[in-house]
Amino acid sequence: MGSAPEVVLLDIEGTTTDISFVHDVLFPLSRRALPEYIAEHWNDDEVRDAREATGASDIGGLIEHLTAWIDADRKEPTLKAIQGKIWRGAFESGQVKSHVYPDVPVAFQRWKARGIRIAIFSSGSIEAQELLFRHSEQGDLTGFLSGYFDPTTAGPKREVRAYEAILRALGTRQVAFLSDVTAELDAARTAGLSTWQLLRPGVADDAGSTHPKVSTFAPDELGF
Ligand SMILES: CSCCC(=O)C(=O)COP(=O)(O)O
Ligand SMILES: [Mg+2]
Repeated sequence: MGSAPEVVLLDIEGTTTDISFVHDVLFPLSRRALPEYIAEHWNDDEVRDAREATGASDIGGLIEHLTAWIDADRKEPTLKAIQGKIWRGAFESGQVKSHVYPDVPVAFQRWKARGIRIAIFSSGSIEAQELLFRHSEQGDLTGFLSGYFDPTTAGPKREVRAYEAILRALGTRQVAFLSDVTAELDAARTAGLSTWQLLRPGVADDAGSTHPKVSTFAPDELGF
């Protein structure tokens, strides 16, 4: 049982949302749409940044490079920015609704009622994060969220400096971070955040992790 934090900071994939939704729905969607998107947006900022990051000089080379990154689940900010742009059309047209575990909106209401702020820290771009919570199977959840962070704005999720930057931006040190990934939780704990590790269904327990483990956001597990 933990005491109530001022802010709950949440990872997405494996924490609020089933990993399979990200890997089996969102990633294939971006993989399929990538060639047309790159060809049509060759001179846009996001594609220019990706050209620089990959060193690709032609359309085919860039598509090949970014496709390999998607297949390897590389959390490269330039790829994430392009994926966010691609997913916008799918979410806004109603083609896709995001998966969010049922205990998540229930916890959002409980935390909001207690004055606890809720923020997101994901490798997905801030644009993609906002889309995911606006177009969820459980309705528009963005009204519960007061901050979004990604590696472009904060730093890499496995580095302590990212959590230090987030603490500065939030203006408090009373922050609980919930994630499924031990390396992210280790970095957050070193920065001074309290940590909880999500063990969602079908995910193997990391025996080497020393973070308290929960299977849902229920108050009898988290204590807040
Ligand atoms: C709408 S965010 C899409 C998810 C994504 O692209 C991703 O890489 C998730 O990473 P996380 O840091 O949330 O595990
Ligand atoms: Mg995760």
